[in-house]
Amino acid sequence: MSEDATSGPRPGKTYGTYLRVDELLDLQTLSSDPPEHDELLFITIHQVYELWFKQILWELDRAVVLLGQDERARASHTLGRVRTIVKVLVSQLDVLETMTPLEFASFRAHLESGSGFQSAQFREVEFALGLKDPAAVRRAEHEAARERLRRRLEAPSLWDALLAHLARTGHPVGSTAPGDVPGPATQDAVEDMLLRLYREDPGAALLCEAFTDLDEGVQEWRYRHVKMVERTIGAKPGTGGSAGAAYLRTTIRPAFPALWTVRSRF
Ligand code: HEM
Ligand SMILES: N[C@@H](CC(=O)c1ccccc1NC=O)C(=O)O
Repeated sequence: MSEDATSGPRPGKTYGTYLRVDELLDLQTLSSDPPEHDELLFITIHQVYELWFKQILWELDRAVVLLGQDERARASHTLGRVRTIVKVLVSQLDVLETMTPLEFASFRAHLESGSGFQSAQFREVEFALGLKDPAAVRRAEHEAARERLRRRLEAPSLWDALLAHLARTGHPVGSTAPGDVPGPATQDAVEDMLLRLYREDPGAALLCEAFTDLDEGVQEWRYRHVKMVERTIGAKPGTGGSAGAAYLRTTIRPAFPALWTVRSRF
């Protein structure tokens, strides 16, 4: 090395200025005062989640572009990366589960009506996949978030991009009967297309398996979140105004249902 590591700071870009570490470490402000020891873990975990949500949205948008260019292998690769991030998100729950119900109760009141329910980026991820509930736009906490959700409500989802790519590459979704009014593809017609595709086009089938991997990963997260909620607050209602675990159980459903239902027909 030409530079002596002990010669003091060098001008220009450094670890801290490149990654903006000082700003990052300024963002963990506890609501409890005097500070409750366990609140820092709760904030850290959630902030890390939001950073990964940002990365997931970045990658999902890329996957839509790649599918639009019929770059099937690269789209699969990108979805594999998202799937791996989701695995990290699931395993992060282990850290939060080291918090006992009493430790959580020590600062829960400070959360007031705040809830994961209000995570705009989580809803954006759902919209990007194709799980679009227009009511989520109205519920977002501020206008910038509503605007982002409105944009994604109207933009083609990852699922739309898959169907368009498959249609261009020999797998159109046919109408169920002659004279059918054109409209969104019915689940039956999509299943028929997938059934043929899995038998006839192994390359396209692998892409569909990458979609299935991702969908399974998101459902794994939802399931583990429910278990964490049950062990932490039992059957109490949530701070967001829902029934809590009972509500969350109803959200464990696939984003790409046809990829699951078709399996009964092989
Ligand atoms: C001790 C830890 C946690 C508890 C007790 C908890 C509890 C809850 C409850 C009860 C709900 C239902 C909505 C409501 O508040 O009424 C909810 C929703 C939600 N939580 Fe958590 N949560 C915890 C950790 C997390 C973490 C680490 C994340 C990661 C971002 C998260 C993200 C979400 C999301 C996205 C929803 C909305 C789910 C949906 O509507 O499909 N939660 N949580
Ligand atoms: N909904 C949780 C509170 C909670 O977990 C939370 C509160 C504020 C910000 C994020 C949260 N995480 C997930 O819902 C509860 O009812 O205790």
